[in-house]
Amino acid sequence: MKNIDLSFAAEQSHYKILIGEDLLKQEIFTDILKSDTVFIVSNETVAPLYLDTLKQALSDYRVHTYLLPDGEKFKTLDSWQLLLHRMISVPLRRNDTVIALGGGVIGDIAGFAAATLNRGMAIIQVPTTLLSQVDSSVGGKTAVNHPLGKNLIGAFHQPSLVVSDISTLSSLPKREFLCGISEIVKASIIADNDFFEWLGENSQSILSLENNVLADMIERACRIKANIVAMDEKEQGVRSWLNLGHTFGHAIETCAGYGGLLHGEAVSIGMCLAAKFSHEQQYLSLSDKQRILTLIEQFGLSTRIPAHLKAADLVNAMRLDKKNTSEMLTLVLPEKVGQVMIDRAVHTIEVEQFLIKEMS
Ligand SMILES: NC(=O)c1ccc[n+]([C@@H]2O[C@H](COP(=O)([O-])OP(=O)(O)OC[C@H]3O[C@@H](n4cnc5c(N)ncnc54)[C@H](O)[C@@H]3O)[C@@H](O)[C@H]2O)c1
Ligand SMILES: O=C(O)C(=O)C[C@@H](O)[C@H](O)[C@H](O)COP(=O)(O)O
Ligand SMILES: [Zn+2]
Repeated sequence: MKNIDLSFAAEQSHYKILIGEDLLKQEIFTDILKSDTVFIVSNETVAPLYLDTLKQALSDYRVHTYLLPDGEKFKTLDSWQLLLHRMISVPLRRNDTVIALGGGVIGDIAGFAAATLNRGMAIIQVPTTLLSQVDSSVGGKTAVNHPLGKNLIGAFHQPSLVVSDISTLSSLPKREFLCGISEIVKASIIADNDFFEWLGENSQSILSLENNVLADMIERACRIKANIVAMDEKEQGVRSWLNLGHTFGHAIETCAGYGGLLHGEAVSIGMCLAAKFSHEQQYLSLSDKQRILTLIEQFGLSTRIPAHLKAADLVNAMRLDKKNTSEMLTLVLPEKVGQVMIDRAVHTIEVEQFLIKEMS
């Protein structure tokens, strides 16, 4: 299989996204490191699987490591602070490099630590989940959660390199793999009707982890994300498209308790809700609403809001969403497969009534 060498290029940042098999075994880091010291952040699940391989590729460097406990519930300010203490005690200097080895949780916390220590240090993202390979490792959003809202505390901090070794996906549980599919379906709905069709046609090969198909899929999703972020790195406009399904989804994650539902699961439920709401507002045709719901079901992704959640609580969580620019809610809504719009004037009461109906 060929290795894919994609570039992210925006006004202020520029980096490679390498996608391929057994990349962790190769010496691909040396050109990018600016000192003899690296600091690897990982977790207790991923480290036993891949840390030694990564360390071997860095055998000419001083390697420090810090392992976080596993899970979304540890994506907190406390974890960030403990991580910073460890980095300072090394001590890490500004020209040293942080490496995030793991899924989106590790990438987001390590990224936020790299953004803040010494007012900014280089970070290399080495994503090991499908979700992090197609979404969180690219684009520079870093954050931790607050009890009242997802990713409320964070910074934009682009990586200097992304290394997506698709061999790591062989150890990923199916439930986590499907979370990645959720963000991939999202990318196709936002920007690429042909890719959406391709996903439907190739679902069997994708679910049976055929490496060539996976590599093509990861590349296409990364290109969509990289193109959108390059137009609007700090989310002043079109980058919000990438939040399709997330206004509902983040509220579901917050109300369910972080980790009660996985991010990708909340996003697929959120996309179903966005499609249905958009159809009710007459932005989306019945047939495209149906196509979206059918692809989500075809992959066996989550579609229903957990029954114990309350519409009023979800709307309260949505009020804190970072996209809002007034008392009204901002929603990203599909207009057709391959195109979304941003509605900045959605009444909370309308959303609450919609959710009550959906949950009855
Ligand atoms: N920064 C962004 O742009 C962005 C984009 C999307 C999602 N996110 C964030 O990413 C997080 C979700 O990321 P995620 O889905 O990767 O979850 P995750 O980081 O929690 O990883 C999922 C699980 O898989 C395990 N794991 C990781 N790699 C593995 C491997 N190769 N084999 C076996 N197990 C492995 C992890 O330990 C964890 O238990 C959320 O916090 C979400 O908010 C951020
Ligand atoms: O990169 C983006 O922009 C996204 O919105 C990608 C999302 O999949 C991701 O979950 C992101 O972390 C959400 O950002 P937030 O600003 O809503 O916290
Ligand atoms: Zn997401």
